Amino acid sequence: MIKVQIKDAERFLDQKVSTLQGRVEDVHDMIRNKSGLGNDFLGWLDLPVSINQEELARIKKLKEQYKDLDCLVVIGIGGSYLGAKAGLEFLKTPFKKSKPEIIFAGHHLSANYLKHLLKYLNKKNYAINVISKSGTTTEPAVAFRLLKQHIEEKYGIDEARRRIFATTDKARGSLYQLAKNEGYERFVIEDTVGGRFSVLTSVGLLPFVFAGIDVDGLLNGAKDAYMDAQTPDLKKNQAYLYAATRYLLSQSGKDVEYLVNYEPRLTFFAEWWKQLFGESEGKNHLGLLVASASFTTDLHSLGQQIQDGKRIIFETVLNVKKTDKLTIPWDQNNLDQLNYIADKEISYVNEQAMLGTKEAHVDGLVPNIVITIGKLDSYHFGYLVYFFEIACAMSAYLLGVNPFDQPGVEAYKKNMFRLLGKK
Ligand SMILES: O=P(O)(O)OC[C@H]1O[C@](O)(CO)[C@@H](O)[C@@H]1O
Repeated sequence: MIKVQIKDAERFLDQKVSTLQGRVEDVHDMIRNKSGLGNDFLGWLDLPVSINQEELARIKKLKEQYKDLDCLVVIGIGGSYLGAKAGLEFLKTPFKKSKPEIIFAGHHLSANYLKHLLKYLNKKNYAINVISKSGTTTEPAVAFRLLKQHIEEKYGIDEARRRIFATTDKARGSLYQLAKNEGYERFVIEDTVGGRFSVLTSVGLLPFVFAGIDVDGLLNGAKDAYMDAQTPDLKKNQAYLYAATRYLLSQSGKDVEYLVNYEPRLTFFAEWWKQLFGESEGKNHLGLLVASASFTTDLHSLGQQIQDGKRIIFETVLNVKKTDKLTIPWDQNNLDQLNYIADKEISYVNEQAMLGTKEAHVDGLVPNIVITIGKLDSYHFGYLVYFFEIACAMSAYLLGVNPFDQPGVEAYKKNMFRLLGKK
């Protein structure tokens, strides 16, 4: 389960968060009745209780069929990449090599990265999962063209075709067409599920299954978050409580929300979260600027600015209750002067760092929302995914924007295509 604490945020507001209850109820109804802006894209809403079991079974079968792979190359960008990457980082044991190794590509246009990836794959037994909802995104398309050629040369056309799995639209787009022509194993991203809301579809599930993640646990977490979000009551619905609090903070002059963690495994979760909220709310010249920080690391770089720079920031701290047990050893000489914390657990020291930082930042007029989760396991990953998705829908609707489109992304693409001479 998770807990949202707003007392160190609410004290900076002129009004109690509970005063938004009426509006929250209206938006809740709007989401449920599918009557708000972008309502065609609410297919993710019931995903935790309507997982495509046929696809999940096919994914598990594929994994069984290719159990000796060294690597699975997952090609995708944005919502077709960040959820899987965030999940793998959230759940990985540091320094433990996974088999197959999950390698991501197509999330940038670095020749350096791609060249070395191709070289690396020369000696690896590998397969490809190419993911693109539109099927036309340049970055994954470029990476896939290179990798398709590589895998065909390595295994021959027929075996290559068996080793390429495509996750895309069910009836449209160039990836769909290519996958159909070549006879690749296909998985569907429904029209009603936007990229950044797609992690609980085959977009996330295929990489998760191949990585050996406990997908049932993950889906149980998402399901519990789904059940907990059935009520609009701010006293019970923690996701709405978070959404309403960040909305009021934005209305009270805060422009930047930092998602803060004290566990490096959460760093990529913040990247997923940034796309979710940034692409959903950053439109019509509105929306909080979303940023992230990994503490205590970034306290030694960004800490100064957060404490003492422009007073436009608030923090949402992701606090993990249970971590590994490891105590700081006693040292006879004590030259590093650490004996005052000898025999203490490192997690205890980390917790005191968190409490001390919160106190300092709140004293420095940086409001804090704290979201506490039990531990870094698949259940909590699944829970947080749905928690933030439903919070994002609530938050964007409170702000008055369509949470589900991203018209602004086209501007750079248009210029790039013009510069590249695309007809
Ligand atoms: O899955 P696709 O269609 O390749 O899109 C990838 C990402 O690119 C965007 O469409 C923006 O261009 C995101 O919304 C999306 O998550």
